[in-house]
Amino acid sequence: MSQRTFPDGFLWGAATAAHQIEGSPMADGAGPSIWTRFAHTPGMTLNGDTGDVACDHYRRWKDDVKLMRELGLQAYRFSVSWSRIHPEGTGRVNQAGVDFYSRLVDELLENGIEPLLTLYHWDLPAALEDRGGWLNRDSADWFAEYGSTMYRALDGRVKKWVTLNEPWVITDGGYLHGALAPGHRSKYETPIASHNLMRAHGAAVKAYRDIGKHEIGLVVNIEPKYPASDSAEDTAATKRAHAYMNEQYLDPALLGRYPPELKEIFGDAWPDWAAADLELIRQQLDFIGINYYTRSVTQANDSYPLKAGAVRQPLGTYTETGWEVYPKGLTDLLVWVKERYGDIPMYITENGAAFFDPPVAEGGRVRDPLRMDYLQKHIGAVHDAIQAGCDIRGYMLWSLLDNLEWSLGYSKRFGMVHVNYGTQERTPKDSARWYSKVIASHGASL
Ligand SMILES: OC[C@@H]1[C@@H](O)[C@H](O)[C@@H](O)c2[nH]c(CCc3ccccc3)c[n+]21
Repeated sequence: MSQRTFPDGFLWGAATAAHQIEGSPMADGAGPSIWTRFAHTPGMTLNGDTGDVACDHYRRWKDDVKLMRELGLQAYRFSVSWSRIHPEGTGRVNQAGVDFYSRLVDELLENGIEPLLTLYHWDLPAALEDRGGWLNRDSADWFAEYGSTMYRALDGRVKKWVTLNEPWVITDGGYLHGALAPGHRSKYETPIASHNLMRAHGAAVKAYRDIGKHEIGLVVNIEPKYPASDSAEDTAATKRAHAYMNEQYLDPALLGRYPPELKEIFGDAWPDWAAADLELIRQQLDFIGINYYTRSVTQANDSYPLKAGAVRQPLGTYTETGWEVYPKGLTDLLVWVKERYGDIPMYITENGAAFFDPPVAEGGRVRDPLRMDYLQKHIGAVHDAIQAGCDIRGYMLWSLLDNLEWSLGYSKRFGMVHVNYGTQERTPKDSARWYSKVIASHGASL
């Protein structure tokens, strides 16, 4: 591969999320989240795995920052657990919770690592779920209040904020198919939760403009949808799938409208939303975060309610989570974002893969060539998008550590650093050593 040069200031980092790495979910006055509740509900997660310990990051945070520095990370994307800050979701502030993240941010800055803070990465306070959660229109105010608490505490030191991580997964997983907390299965609830999540995003951005002085954005998981054939059915199915995942959140956030296909998909379950709601949702953003993992070759089927689904590619390479390795999809997707929404700055806020990693060998090596290959090709795809004119400001590898993969428990390892969950020992994999060189050469060694 010819030498690739990335823009000056391009930020190289890694990403995690609170519930997946911290453990100690109820420590120091924190309240339970819907994931504490969900994981402790029999049958909801593989092997009954919970976030009670995870990577014990709540206690090992200082050593983990030291590890990030040793790897040469320039940035670290993490999320704040809302119920550590507001144990009941609103009102009373648990200062010990704020202090944990304040100390983490100070340690990152002292080690020359820029924090990117995600306010919501799926762990709603259980107390708010008991008040209707994202089905309650008051959730926009709850979220703006929580965001304001964090802006006041950290905005001088945190300069890149994210409101929501992946509203599509929160609703498709948590309200339509029930695989994720809060485990609902309702075509009627799904659009309401989606809409309130986006109202909450808008309210939190509005609150930031009154308090914060830096940058705030939204993180979405999007994937390019390619028709399995040129039949009318597959073409229409691909259009539906594209609208449902890729346009459903970026269109209201950036264009102030929903794609028309959503009415077709949800039918009588799609409300006529008030114009004032769309005005709240559409707030000026400083960047968009893109979480990319795979593409979808899409065909018409009888799935509910989308009537579209992915077709496995016979010659494709697949990860442990069943996702096709398709780097060109990332380039295509970034160019699509630029063409549809204009020159908004973008970060790759997640990209990575779970492969079956061997155990830690003698001398502390973990050989993960498939992950290195995946990362090299996808970082190359980012560069191709930059060459095509996309304003991409950084790349956050998912993930720093092996961690709790939600309902799949600890069965999938996405980390560039291996975690022995019995001893909590961290061991950088070959991919971490490789990534360190990519960062040190600013991409030239790719
Ligand atoms: O699955 C790997 C990671 C999760 O560990 C992150 O918490 C989450 O932000 C995230 N999003 C995606 C892509 C969307 C997706 C998530 C879960 C299941 C299927 C697709 C992959 N990942």
